[in-house]
Amino acid sequence: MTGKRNDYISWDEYFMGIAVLSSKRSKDPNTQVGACIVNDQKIIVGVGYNGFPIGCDDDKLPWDREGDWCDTKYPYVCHAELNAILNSHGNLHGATLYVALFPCNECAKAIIQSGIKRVVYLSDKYRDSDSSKASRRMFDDAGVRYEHFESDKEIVIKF
Ligand SMILES: Nc1ccn([C@H]2C[C@H](O)[C@@H](COP(=O)(O)O)O2)c(=O)n1
Ligand SMILES: [Zn+2]
Repeated sequence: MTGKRNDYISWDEYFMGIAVLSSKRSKDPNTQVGACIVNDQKIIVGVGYNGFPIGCDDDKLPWDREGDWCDTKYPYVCHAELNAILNSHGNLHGATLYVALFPCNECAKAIIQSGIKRVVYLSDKYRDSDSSKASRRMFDDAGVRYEHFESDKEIVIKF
């Protein structure tokens, strides 16, 4: 056989694959989200997943979705996108964010302010929420492109 193989994964599949792999670190029992930021040189400059802040014991804080707000996970959890931005190094201007779930309005603000210009997302399961509507509105105003990830590939990792 001569020549290079041609069933290699695309850049988008590669970086979304890393976002999905990162989500496997999440301890959230309901929704696991991973994110991967890539600069214009196709270099990964930040990764993250949703979880509680450093030093906050994830066996002690609640993982509930309902009940008194302070007894749910929502006030405590750091979203994958925010963690990827906070973990990043170097300039994010013009960067692309790959994320397993469309960003909420709070992360949308951080994405815009950090200079990220393109968002590629896998799931949009909260598409009709006010938060998603606000994110789209801000992305449109700020000139951040967002696109649904499309692929027919299946990537299996077995250790
Ligand atoms: N774009 C997003 C949206 C949500 N998250 C995190 C926040 C929670 O840990 C979880 C959502 O929980 P659910 O309401 O679906 O039980 O996902 C994120 O990291 N990025
Ligand atoms: Zn968020």
